[in-house]
Amino acid sequence: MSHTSTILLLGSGELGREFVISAKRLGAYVVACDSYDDAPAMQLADAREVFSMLDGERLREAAEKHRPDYIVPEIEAIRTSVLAELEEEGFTVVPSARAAQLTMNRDAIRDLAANELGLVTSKYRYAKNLEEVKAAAQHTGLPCVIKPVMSSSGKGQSTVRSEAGLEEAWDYACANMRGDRQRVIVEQFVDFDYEITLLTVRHKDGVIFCPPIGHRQERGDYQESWQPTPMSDTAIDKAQEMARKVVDDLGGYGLFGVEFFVRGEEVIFSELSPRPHDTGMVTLVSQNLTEFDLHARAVMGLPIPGELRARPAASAVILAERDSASLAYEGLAEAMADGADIRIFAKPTSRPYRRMGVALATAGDTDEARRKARDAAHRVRILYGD
Ligand SMILES: Nc1ncnc2c1ncn2[C@@H]1O[C@H](COP(=O)(O)OP(=O)(O)OP(=O)(O)O)[C@@H](O)[C@H]1O
Ligand SMILES: NCC(=O)N[C@@H]1O[C@H](COP(=O)([O-])[O-])[C@@H](O)[C@H]1O
Ligand SMILES: [Mg+2]
Repeated sequence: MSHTSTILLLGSGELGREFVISAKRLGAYVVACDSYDDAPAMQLADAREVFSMLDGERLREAAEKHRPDYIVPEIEAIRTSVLAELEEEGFTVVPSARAAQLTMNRDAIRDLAANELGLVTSKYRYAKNLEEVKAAAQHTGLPCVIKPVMSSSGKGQSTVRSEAGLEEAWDYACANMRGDRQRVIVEQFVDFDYEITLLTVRHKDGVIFCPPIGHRQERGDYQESWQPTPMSDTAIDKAQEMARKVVDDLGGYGLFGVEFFVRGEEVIFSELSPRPHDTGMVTLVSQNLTEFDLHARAVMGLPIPGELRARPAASAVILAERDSASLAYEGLAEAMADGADIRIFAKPTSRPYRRMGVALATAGDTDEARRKARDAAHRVRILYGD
């Protein structure tokens, strides 16, 4: 069989699943990897490899076996030192091994953004034991947000409002951290007016931005997102300038999800993903080229349009309530009755709050789209067979 390129996808969740669709439309052969079998992206890919992305030996083996044109990380927790070696040896890591390395841990990207690039961030300090957590909270003031340096989707994250809560937050972070470093970031709590994801595409001819995406989070995890979200010219200019600085520094080609908090005209950099972003799933209905299409094009060196537009649209997540390894779904027809669309990720197991699907809707304005997407998400029922 002949393909346009071979892609080794590291992480095979819902974002990878949509990326596989976009890449395969452009003729790619995709090998999907994750730590468990039948992960969402594997179900659609040409081949699969099941191993922990933190297992450097297995990672190298997979690269040597498939000889991919592009190694595309889909999660943070990857043995990135091996990505750096592979890049040295001539493999292409997306967007770059340096980007994967610096964003895997919150401390590396925060230090780069705040210290080297001079971006505005919340006050922060790192800690590796309870004593240091207490000292860090003195520095940031209360409330503060405590997160493991290696985690995503809010895992191990909590907001602490009084000194008495610090110990519990430290224990919670330790119990939920990934990787091998017992280290947290303690951040000043930002009382923002709203927060955005600025999807930023770095491609062979330059850098371009999607209209900003607004989102709402609970427990550090996204619940709904909408696009476009209104921003003053001053605020959008500041966000774009900061996003450009950071993606140019990280280098390589691909789409980045750059997260900001906005308070008045003040724009505060939070973090970024050097790959499609969960809140960007709204682009599945809002943009002609979705964030996954844009990532695939940028990676493969294909043209990106000079302007990216979005029609008013929203996404709302469908979350599981409990653990199960036997799942079924009901209510899709009702959910789609008012024009919304549903994506089911077909994850083989559930756990409390695990994201199992997403509802998508367009409308005359984003408020109406949010209502439609939320209603649709509520109509999908997950059935637990065990
Ligand atoms: N310093 C802060 N002040 C106020 N809210 C915060 C702060 N840090 C995080 N949050 C809230 O928690 C959410 C998740 O935080 P963050 O993006 O750092 O975590 P994450 O685990 O990397 O999430 P994801 O992987 O989904 O992007 C933010 O979008 C925001 O709503
Ligand atoms: N905020 C990052 C994010 O949304 N990542 C997405 O979630 C998957 C893991 O889901 P799981 O924890 O249900 O396996 C990842 O593989 C990626 O698609
Ligand atoms: Mg985030």
